[in-house]
Amino acid sequence: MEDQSCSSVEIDDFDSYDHNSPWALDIGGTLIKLVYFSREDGCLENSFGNSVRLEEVGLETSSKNYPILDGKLHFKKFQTSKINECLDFIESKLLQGSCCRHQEVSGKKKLIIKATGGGAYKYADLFKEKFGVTFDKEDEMNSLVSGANFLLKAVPCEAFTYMEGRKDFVQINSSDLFPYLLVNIGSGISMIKVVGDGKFERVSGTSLGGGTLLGLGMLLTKCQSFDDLLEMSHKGDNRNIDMLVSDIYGSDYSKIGLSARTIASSFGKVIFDNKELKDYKKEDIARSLLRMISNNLAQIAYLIAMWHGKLKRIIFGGSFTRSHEYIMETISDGVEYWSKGETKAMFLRHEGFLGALGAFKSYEKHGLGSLMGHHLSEQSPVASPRPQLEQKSNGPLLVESTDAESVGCCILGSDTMKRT
Ligand SMILES: Nc1ncnc2c1ncn2[C@@H]1O[C@H](COP(=O)(O)OP(=O)(O)O)[C@@H](O)[C@H]1O
Ligand SMILES: CC(C)(COP(=O)(O)O)[C@@H](O)C(=O)NCCC(=O)O
Repeated sequence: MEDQSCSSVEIDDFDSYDHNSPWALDIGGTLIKLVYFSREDGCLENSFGNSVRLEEVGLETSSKNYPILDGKLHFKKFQTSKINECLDFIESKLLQGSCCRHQEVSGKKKLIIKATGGGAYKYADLFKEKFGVTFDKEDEMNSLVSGANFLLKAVPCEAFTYMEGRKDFVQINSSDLFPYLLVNIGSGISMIKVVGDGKFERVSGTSLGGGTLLGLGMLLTKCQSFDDLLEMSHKGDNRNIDMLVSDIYGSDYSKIGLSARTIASSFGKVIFDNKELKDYKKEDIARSLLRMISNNLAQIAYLIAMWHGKLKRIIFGGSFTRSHEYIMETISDGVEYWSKGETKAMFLRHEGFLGALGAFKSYEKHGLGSLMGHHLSEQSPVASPRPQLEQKSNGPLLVESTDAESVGCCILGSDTMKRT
């Protein structure tokens, strides 16, 4: 048992903590996702690293006498198996006085972090013992949906399709967003039919998810990490492992719509090879595994979307895709193939942070104010990705599109924060 007493952080002056520095954690089976807000006084950075006054982008520093807290929303990931790295990071921020918010509970000030995912339950005592931090738990499915809805409504250049090596951004009109199927590919996979804000049903799930790819990959290729596995898969050829229709028919089977190149049986070629694991190229195994898991989940997602009211939009979240082109391409091809071109897979730039963002958003319930942001990509002639508008949106665009590690944003104060 780890001795936590020597590394606990002393918090002498709760009032010195900025109660507007909210943090949220999503502690999953494989990864911990952290979203936190840092203030940047009076100005924020646009996509190109220039400082921009809030007034320049049409936002008053004080709107209707409510404060606007401008700054950045940061996104960080840690391995759940290396939770100490996450604890160290939080500790360093606590020491700087820039982590957590305090909340008055029965006359006492408590340090609170919003937390979701299984680890919000499993590790609650660890955080309490180490830092005196209390997890304010948010339901995982609710958080995923809230995070996805927020990104889809507020962040331009967030959703995109990926086909034939082309990424096309899609700006979905808020009034035309629902219903959609959210497929969260984490360690396992949850499929959620979303019909409105806070209105959803987890309609299905499968244990053949990201954890399966990584677990099998580690066993079969001895890769050390997910990145290793992806790297290997780039160089591999699954046809050395998978049995194709042409391997069985000698040609295509066009009568039932199967091309010669279609995988008839994942890993099926191995049966006749009479080889040992070491005789296969690990790159080929990685490629074959990646196709197997991605094809399978694309097919299940499509069937579930059809089963639950012919949902036209299937949006894939979770850290699995990691904007990895081959994964997205395979999922897109799967959805295209099974839907006979009627449905397109959609992906999100902040795909892994839906749960953490949703938990973060839930601070709004406690009067923190609304998370907003600024769309600053118009500021430079250097084009940031332009959304392919399904329908032009009229309202203010809310969140700056930048890299995936941080986005400029602001928190628009609520009644409880009203200036006098
Ligand atoms: N750096 C990484 N380390 C481990 N797995 C990763 C990494 N990046 C992406 N993945 C993939 O994403 C999955 C975890 O996705 P995530 O949405 O974070 O799920 P969870 O909430 O269960 O941790 C892993 O199982 C793996 O397939
Ligand atoms: C249990 C979970 C919700 C946990 O979420 P995760 O940490 O995998 O993101 C998820 O792994 C899941 O939905 N698994 C599939 C279980 C099933 O429906 O068979």
